Amino acid sequence: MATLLKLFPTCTWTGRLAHLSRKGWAQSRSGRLLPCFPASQRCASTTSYLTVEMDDNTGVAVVTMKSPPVNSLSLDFLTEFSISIEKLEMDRKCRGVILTSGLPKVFSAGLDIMEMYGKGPEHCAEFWRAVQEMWLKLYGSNMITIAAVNGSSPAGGCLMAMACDYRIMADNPKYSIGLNETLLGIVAPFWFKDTMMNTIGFRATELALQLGLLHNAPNALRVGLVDELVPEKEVLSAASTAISKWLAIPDHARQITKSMMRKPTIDRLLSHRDQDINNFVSFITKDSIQKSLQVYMERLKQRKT
Ligand SMILES: CCCCCCCC/C=C\C/C=C/C(=O)SCCNC(=O)CCNC(=O)[C@H](O)C(C)(C)COP(=O)(O)OP(=O)(O)OC[C@H]1O[C@@H](n2cnc3c(N)ncnc32)[C@H](O)[C@@H]1OP(=O)(O)O
Repeated sequence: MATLLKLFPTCTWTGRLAHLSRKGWAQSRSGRLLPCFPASQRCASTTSYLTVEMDDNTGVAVVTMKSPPVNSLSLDFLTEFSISIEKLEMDRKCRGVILTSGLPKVFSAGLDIMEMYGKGPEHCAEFWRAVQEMWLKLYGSNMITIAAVNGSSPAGGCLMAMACDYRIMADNPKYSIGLNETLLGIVAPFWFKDTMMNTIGFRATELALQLGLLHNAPNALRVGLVDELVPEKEVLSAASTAISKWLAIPDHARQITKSMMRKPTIDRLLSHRDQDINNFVSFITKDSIQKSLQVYMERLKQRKT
């Protein structure tokens, strides 16, 4: 077992690991002893904010976000998230990802407002590059990506869900999803807008963005922001059922089709990436915008009292 932990320091093997005996080892061609797992092994790795559970049998990884209290997307969270998606992308066994939240009531509260409030230009630039990277990794992924939206998902949380191929939301009218940036006195960047337009069309996006609409679950389904509503307890199992349909499609055909649909939107950001960072930094560091963020945060905290 000690050797196993040395070989896979970041990996916790579940399933029948406890029963691994000497008989569970095989010798590689170079003579190294390697663990020999039964076909249905699951491997779970946990970072500070995420748990990634890979099922070698299905080729599906469940990525669970767990950054209390609300899975806000901080610089550290985004960095970890992009690294995890990159690792799965490079894992030939991984064909699909289900993205979900391990916290009650919230999928993700969107960008961490404290990363944009009272911070200098250098920090803001680094943060924005990490936001771009998260979206580029997810929207441009070759894997099948399913968002199991088991709670509210405003702004950056909605972007994350929209970047996936398919969205299943908990049928709870208390949960909402949408790009509500204007309510904070800020503006959804062009690639947030493009992602939404690609999902629900021009007119619905125009209304949603200007009004900062947060759709409750039934409205989100009606407008096409999510693809299915299911009872809250069934979100993850519905995501597994949905992904099995996608897995039945040959990867190369699905991937080329996905790229054909998404590449122009991705290329638009890639060719304006630095300019987008500069725009963000000069916008977010304006006194008037900082004041809007401060007022919004105060209101958020006052809701409790
Ligand atoms: C000319 C063009 C230039 C272009 C420039 C582009 C600029 C674009 C800039 C940015 C784009 C921004 C994208 C974003 O994602 S901004 C974030 C928007 N998010 C929200 O509005 C969500 C706010 N949160 C909520 O609505 C709720 O918290 C909730 C529904 C998610 C959960 O509700 P509940 O369970 O009741 O929890 P609380 O409200 O009590 O929150 C707990 C705790 O967490 C704090 N918090 C909540 N959300 C955030 C957040 N996004 N960032 C940081 N902190 C957050 C909240 O304040 C509470 O804190 P506490 O009082 O200290 O406990």
